[in-house]
Amino acid sequence: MILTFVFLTSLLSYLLFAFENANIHFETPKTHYIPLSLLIVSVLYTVIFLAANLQSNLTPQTLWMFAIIYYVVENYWQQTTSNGSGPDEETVDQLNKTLADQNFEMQVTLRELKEKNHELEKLNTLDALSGIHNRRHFDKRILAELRRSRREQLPLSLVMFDIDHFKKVNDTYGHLIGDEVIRSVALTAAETLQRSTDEVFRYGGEEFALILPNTEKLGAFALAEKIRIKISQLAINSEKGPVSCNASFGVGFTDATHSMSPKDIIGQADDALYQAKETGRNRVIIFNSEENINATQ
Ligand SMILES: Nc1nc2c(ncn2[C@@H]2O[C@H](COP(=O)(O)OP(=O)(O)OP(=O)(O)O)[C@@H](O)[C@H]2O)c(=O)[nH]1
Repeated sequence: MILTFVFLTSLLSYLLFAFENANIHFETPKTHYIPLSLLIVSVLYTVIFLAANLQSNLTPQTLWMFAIIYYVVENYWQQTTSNGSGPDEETVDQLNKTLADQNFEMQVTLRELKEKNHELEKLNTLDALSGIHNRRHFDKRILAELRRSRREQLPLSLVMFDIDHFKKVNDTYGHLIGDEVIRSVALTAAETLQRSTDEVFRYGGEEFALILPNTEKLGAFALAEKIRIKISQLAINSEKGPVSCNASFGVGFTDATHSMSPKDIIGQADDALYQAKETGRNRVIIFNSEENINATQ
């Protein structure tokens, strides 16, 4: 009879654990499955014992005495192993799940934040009107390219160019057409660049810059000349008829034999641009060089 009792209790506990593993959850925590089974079987046994007037060594009194002893020992054991204060297995499982969920949500938010940050950084480098890179980005790139030129002993050219008599365009056709001219000039320059390493920037107002890594001054001159001709062929639509424009260019450069700062090379290109304006506009001038080739109008 005792063996039958132990067998039934074990069977019931096993079934409760099996349900749990099959993902059928009960309100009762897992640690209470064995005591619960013991209680159920004990009650059933007592009812059957009394109802059927069974003759057995295992009387309900003995059974309940063992059950109480079991509860006391079990309780003591639980308290000792969990140090009397820690959360039970069920609570730990729940906490782990909540933590994993929150961690996942945090990862998603972090990824979205990174993407937004990347977009913002990209927007920060662009000029809102023309869509090409802005002055802030130019300042970073010229410094980086000068350092690279020196490190790798490669030439570097910087071209500064400025739309001629732009004030007159604004005054004659209005600022909206002026803006359109700036956009068209920027697009023309961007489309004419040949190497992926070449970059065009809006330096400010109606002034632009080209950074041309690994490019000798004559190469820079040839590219500037191409852009100059294309700009002079533009015809921007306006209510008062097509608007044409010209631009003047100055080329600064370094052959990397000695160190040059952004201020030095910008100064060179600016000087050459000033010469281009002074000597009639719509032309390309190389800084302080014997080969100053003046493009004619
Ligand atoms: N529409 C428009 N005009 C601008 C913008 N930025 C600067 N300008 C104008 O560009 C004009 C530049 O005039 P100036 O510096 O005298 O130069 P310029 O008339 O081109 O004369 P040169 O450079 O000597 O040939 C000014 O009238 C500015 O207001 C812009 O984003 N949009």
